[in-house]
Order: sequence, then C-alpha cells, then structure tokens
Amino acid sequence: MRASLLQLSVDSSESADERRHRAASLVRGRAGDDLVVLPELWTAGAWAYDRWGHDAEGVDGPTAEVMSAAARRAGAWLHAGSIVERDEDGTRYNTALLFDREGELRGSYRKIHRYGFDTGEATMMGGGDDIVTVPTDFGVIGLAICYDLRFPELFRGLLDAGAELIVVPAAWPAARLSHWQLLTRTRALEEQVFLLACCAVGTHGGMEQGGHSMVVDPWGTVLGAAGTAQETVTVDLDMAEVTRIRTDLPVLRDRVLAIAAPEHR
Ligand SMILES: O=C(O)CCC(=O)C(=O)O
Repeated sequence: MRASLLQLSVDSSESADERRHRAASLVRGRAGDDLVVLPELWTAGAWAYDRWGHDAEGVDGPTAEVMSAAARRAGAWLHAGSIVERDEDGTRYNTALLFDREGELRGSYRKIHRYGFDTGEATMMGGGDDIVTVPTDFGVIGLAICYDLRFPELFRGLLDAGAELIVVPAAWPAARLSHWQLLTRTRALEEQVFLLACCAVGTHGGMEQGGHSMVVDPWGTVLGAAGTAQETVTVDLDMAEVTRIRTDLPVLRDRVLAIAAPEHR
C-alpha cells in the first residue's frame, strides 16, 4: 500500500478556513495513494490557544465536511490529523478523524495524554478515555496523537487491540526534535508496527514546530522522512512485513503479562 504524510505549514498568516482549503487541495492531489495523513490541530494551530474558542467544531463540522469530500475525491483513506473538537457540553478535545475512501468517518480518537503540564491543552481540553483501532482494506490502524508518544502503555494497548500500523499526527516542538526521532522509532520497534508520524512545520503562538515527519517500519528502520519545510513524504509499505517480522523475531511472544498486574501500576 502507498501512504503519504502531508507535512503542512501551520503559522498565523492564514485563517483556519484558508488552511482547510489549502490542505484539501493537497489531499485531492494524492489520488493513487491508499492512505493520506495530516498533522495535529492544523486548522486552529496547536499552539494558538487564543484561536481554540473560535475554531472549535464538532466531529461533523467544517473540517470533517471538507476532508470527507477530499478523501472521496482522492479515493484514499484520510487521517485528517486532529481538530479542536467541542462537544455538546462545551468541553474541548484534541480529536483525530479517520475517513475511508468514500469519505465516511470511520474512526475518531480523543487524545488521552494532554500536553502542557499546568498550561495549554492540559488545562483547556478534556482527555479521551478510549483506545481506538480501525480495520481498513490494508490492515488495522491504531490512533495516537503527539504527546501520547511518551506513554508506551497506550501503544501496547493499541497492539493488543490489533494495530498493525499506528498513525501519530503531531505539532512537536523543534527544540525537542531528538525526542521525536527517538520515540517514533522506539514505538514502531517495540510494538512491531508501521508507525506514520506526521508533524506540522512553521511557527505560531511562539512555538517552532519541528517537522521531520517520518515513516518507520516494524524493524525500526526509517523508510521515509521529511525536513523542516512543507513537504510530502510518500512511501510504499508491504503490510506483510508486520507478520514476517513478528514471526522472525518473536519478542511479543515473550511478554510476561504478570508484571502488568494492577498492584505494580
Ligand atoms: O512531548 C513533547 O515534547 C511535545 C508534545 C506536544 O507538543 C503535543 O502533544 O502537542
């Protein structure tokens, strides 16, 4: 299967609506791909806290509408990155959306681990509760977002739920690029999955986002990587590699589940 990461520039020079239409045109141009991926919170801006109230929307809001149409036009599965979701009670979430080739919303995931410690997302958004995997015609996709990369237990949960390919949209700070490069490879290697990590570039809200989107195979090898400009990374993935590597190097079979007992948590 063929996948593309759209490493989008997200800065304060355009409105959410302008960026939505720019992103949609990039997605429409990916006809022939099986999966297209966008970064985290690219509509409002992950670091533009002052925009979140204005740009928050439902999972059937303007981003979903435009992305659904773009997925249908490209004939590809579309991981539309994440949006600032506002639910009917007014609570905001950082929510990833996954559309199928017909533009149907087939999965949504509310980011479980909120970044910011005592600021930003950690105080302005609610956290999700659910591990989400979605079966597709090329394999089972697991969903995670940015800061989630620091929490291996989520990725083990995705593995146990059947994930063969994990998609991670991000707005990772450039200042911690080395963590990004280490964690993406580590999560792919430890769960023996393909990991598709799509980061934004550009500066807004005083934060430079690091780019360096990458695709890592279940052996931990980087199959494709971007730099620091807006660009597209396209890779061909042999999904049979997941079973092959899990069979040839059967470390997952050697898990000792007793050490995950609740008293040790
Ligand atoms: O963990 C980090 O260093 C960055 C996380 C982050 O930027 C995010 O979750 O939005």
